[in-house]
Amino acid sequence: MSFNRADDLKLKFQKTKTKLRISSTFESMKLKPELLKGVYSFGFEAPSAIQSRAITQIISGKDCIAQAQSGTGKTATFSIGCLQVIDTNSNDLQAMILSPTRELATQIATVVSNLGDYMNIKSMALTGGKLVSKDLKNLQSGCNIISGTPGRCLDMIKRQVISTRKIKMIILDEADELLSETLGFKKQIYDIFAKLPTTVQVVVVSATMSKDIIEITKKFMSTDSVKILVKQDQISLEGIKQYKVELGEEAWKLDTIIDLFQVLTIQQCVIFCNTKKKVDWLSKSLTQQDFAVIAMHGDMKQEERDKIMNDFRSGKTRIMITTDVWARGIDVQQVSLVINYDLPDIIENYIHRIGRSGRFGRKGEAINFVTTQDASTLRKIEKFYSIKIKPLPSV
Ligand SMILES: Nc1ncnc2c1ncn2[C@@H]1O[C@H](COP(=O)(O)OP(=O)(O)OP(=O)(O)O)[C@@H](O)[C@H]1O
Repeated sequence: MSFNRADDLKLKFQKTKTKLRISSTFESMKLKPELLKGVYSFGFEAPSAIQSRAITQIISGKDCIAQAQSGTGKTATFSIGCLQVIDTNSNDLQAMILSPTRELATQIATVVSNLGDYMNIKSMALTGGKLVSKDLKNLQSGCNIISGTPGRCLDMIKRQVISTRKIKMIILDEADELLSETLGFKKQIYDIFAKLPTTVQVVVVSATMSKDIIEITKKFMSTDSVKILVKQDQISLEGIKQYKVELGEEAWKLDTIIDLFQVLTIQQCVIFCNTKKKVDWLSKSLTQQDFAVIAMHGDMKQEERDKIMNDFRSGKTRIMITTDVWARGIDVQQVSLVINYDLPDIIENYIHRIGRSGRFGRKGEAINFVTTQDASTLRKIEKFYSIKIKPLPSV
């Protein structure tokens, strides 16, 4: 494995109020033996920087804000923390993990179930786009941990299909997206909070965390919450090489991507467009040129989305064209290249998009198409993350 743990541990976090304990091994976290076995069976040998800082804080019961670069193991951080505090002798729902997309919620449910493989844990995904009747059936036998999207979880709470009385922990993954004003999740999240015990422990996680978002969290987090935050100029991972291709006009992008495909050797690649319409158009245009590409966006039926995800995860397909539905959290280790066919509208999503490559210390590359009109957006991105995006060397 190419993960450079030394580099990861060097990553700088902002100073915390009280000095944080850093656990350099999973053993030193005093995990339940069956959980520790699950961690090792999953292939983890040693904790990453965020894991060595945040897991024990979560276990201690404190409210936590945990920020760390993309692909550095935040999912396992909160999953291990959560699994450690669950009482598996009970059938009660004790933890709820919320995330913004169905695919991410499902992926997290799989991680929880794998890490908890030796624990007799009852966990499930609860997401939109699936039959409610199926959820009802699955919930009948009890569930300790739910990983879901806010809409479906709230719906199930309102129908009183799930009881929130015994929930001790709520985790907001991609919290800045869940709490943003532009997307529709914020109200649903507040409605869910209103149904939770007042003693609930809150864990908030993301690679990007603005001051505004931290301010919002004060509404539902304790005043002495632990904040593990990354310095703004450390958010962009050095292992992901970032390039730009300057094009005069939009119309040149298609030929440019075709040229790139002819010269680059790609393991797996994700291409981001800003609209569903453009995803469909680009996928059609590249298919007509005999490139084997697949496309995914929010207007597709869930069954179709599931099949596309499975094919991509298994490596059956190698080039994914998509929207920001894929920007956050999705973990496919073989993705070595991200192309921003369009620069993102939301500045935070730049870091999330390029973070689909270079997972856990692997090498990754990001290529940004920049039209004359986009020049100022690119400058904003560079300034925001203190980076310099170089022109792609001619290949
Ligand atoms: N301690 C570890 N040792 C080895 N691999 C690990 C470890 N922790 C996590 N990983 C692997 O690293 C990859 C990235 O982890 P994960 O998806 O949790 O990152 P993340 O920080 O949540 O990313 P994102 O910001 O994109 O949501 C996964 O494939 C995961 O299995």
